[in-house]
Amino acid sequence: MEYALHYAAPVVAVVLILYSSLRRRSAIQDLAGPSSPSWIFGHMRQLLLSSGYGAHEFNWLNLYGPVYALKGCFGQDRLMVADAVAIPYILNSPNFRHSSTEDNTRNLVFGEKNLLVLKRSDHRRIRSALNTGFTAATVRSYPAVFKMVAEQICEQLENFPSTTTDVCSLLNAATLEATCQAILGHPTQHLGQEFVANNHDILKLTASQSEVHVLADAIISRLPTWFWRAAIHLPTKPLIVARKARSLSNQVGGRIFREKREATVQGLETGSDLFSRLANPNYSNPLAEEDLAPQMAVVLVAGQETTSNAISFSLLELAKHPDFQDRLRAEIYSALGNNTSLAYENMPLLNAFLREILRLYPAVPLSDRIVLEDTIIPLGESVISSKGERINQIPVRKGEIVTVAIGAYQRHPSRWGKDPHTFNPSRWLDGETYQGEAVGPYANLLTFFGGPHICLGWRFAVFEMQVIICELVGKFSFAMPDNEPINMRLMTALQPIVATGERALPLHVTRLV
Ligand code: HEM
Repeated sequence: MEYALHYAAPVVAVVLILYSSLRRRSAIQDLAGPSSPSWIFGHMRQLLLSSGYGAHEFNWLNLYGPVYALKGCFGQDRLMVADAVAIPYILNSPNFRHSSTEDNTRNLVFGEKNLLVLKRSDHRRIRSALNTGFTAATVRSYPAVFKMVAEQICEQLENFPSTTTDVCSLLNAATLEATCQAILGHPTQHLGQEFVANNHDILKLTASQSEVHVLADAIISRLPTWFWRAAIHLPTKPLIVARKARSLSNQVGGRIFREKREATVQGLETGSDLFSRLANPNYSNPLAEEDLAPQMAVVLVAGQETTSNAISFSLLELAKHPDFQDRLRAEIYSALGNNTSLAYENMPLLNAFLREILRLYPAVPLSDRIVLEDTIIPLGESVISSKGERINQIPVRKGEIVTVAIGAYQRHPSRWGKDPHTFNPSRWLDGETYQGEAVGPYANLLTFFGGPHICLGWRFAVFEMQVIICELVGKFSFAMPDNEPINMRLMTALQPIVATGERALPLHVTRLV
């Protein structure tokens, strides 16, 4: 045995040395970036777990520019990209896809036919059918729904006069209600108590982040898909909730589909909501039950927390800036005049405000992509490598991880002026923002991403925010609570948190008229 080892050890050593010298060095290693504080966590604790989101990341952006190298867990090389040319390239190129953890989680919760994970022609077919509920013309028909939901929020706020109210939970329920009414043509109640309770459980699960989660993600991302298929059967709390979500999504989506189809077959009035249209076999672009049912939960979940957090951050900034709140209220009253409805597109302050909120608080400020084929990422802005060379493009290798840093892109001084971290809606009115080639579907922002999976509901979200904010600000004033610092933290989405780390936004709310 000793004799064999004596000869084998040098052979193994030579093989390893040859392997590492023949293996091409990753171009990511040539980029500048902060030194890694830990082999186990790399920079992931600073990136994902700092008490205020961006505490380290926005500093790295200033130090290294919009493209730099980070370490992930267990020494993994990661490329951080906040460059305005590189991000759209990555989001649109078939050489990148969502990280396997993201796709696998979405499969677990929504099933394998959900829009978020479908690819190419399957994705295009379902997306183009669903899109009929989200065109500019269709979305313009939703104000009655949004107004009704806003009035429900107002009624609830009336019950908490001048006390400190957590607006997050009210808004979460409201945005779910808006999507249910507009897209399914039913109130949330119609989905059944079990679905609503499971929706709460999913929100609770996604409202936590810890070192254990970060490590678990790093390990799980290296596991094969067959492991995920087997994992769904494990009896742990998160998997039980995911399993239930998946089966409820199909059950409830399927039930609603069949109710609507049955009603059409019997010649009954079904309404003009998206599900009624797509379940109608005589419609120009109908979908079968197995295609439409899994999309119900995707659309509901995609539109719920994203929009409710954006409205929460809106109220937070209004509470922090009472002068701006007064000016916005004056614009609402003046636009309202003797009318009963508002022409939202003609309200400059309101729209500058929404843009500023969606710039500072993108729901998904970081999104990992895995490189499918060796490719070269073009840069809009050159960066200096660790060897002092100027670089205009970065070659990346199959299997490497690229993080699309939307939050940092939206705070990069070259696009947003000298005060990119400051809440300053006037930048949208003074022409201080970048006026060149458009990036993203709305206001040169990437909050709604880009590429084939660009947010389907962005017009819906913007209109919903316009209606709800005008209703709330017209009737109530919002002020900061005493001694309750509010921060933002990245859980699954960017959320407002209180000192205990819990998702909440306690505000003083006072009825005005
Ligand atoms: C401020 C509010 C919103 C934000 C910031 C937002 C953001 C996003 C982002 C970043 C994605 C891409 C996800 C990815 O590729 O990983 C996405 C996709 C999606 N969003 Fe939104 N969203 C918002 C509101 C809505 C609303 C109100 C709806 C529907 C009622 C909706 C429906 C969808 C759907 C269905 C997708 C999947 C599209 C696809 O995979 O083709 N979103 N959204």
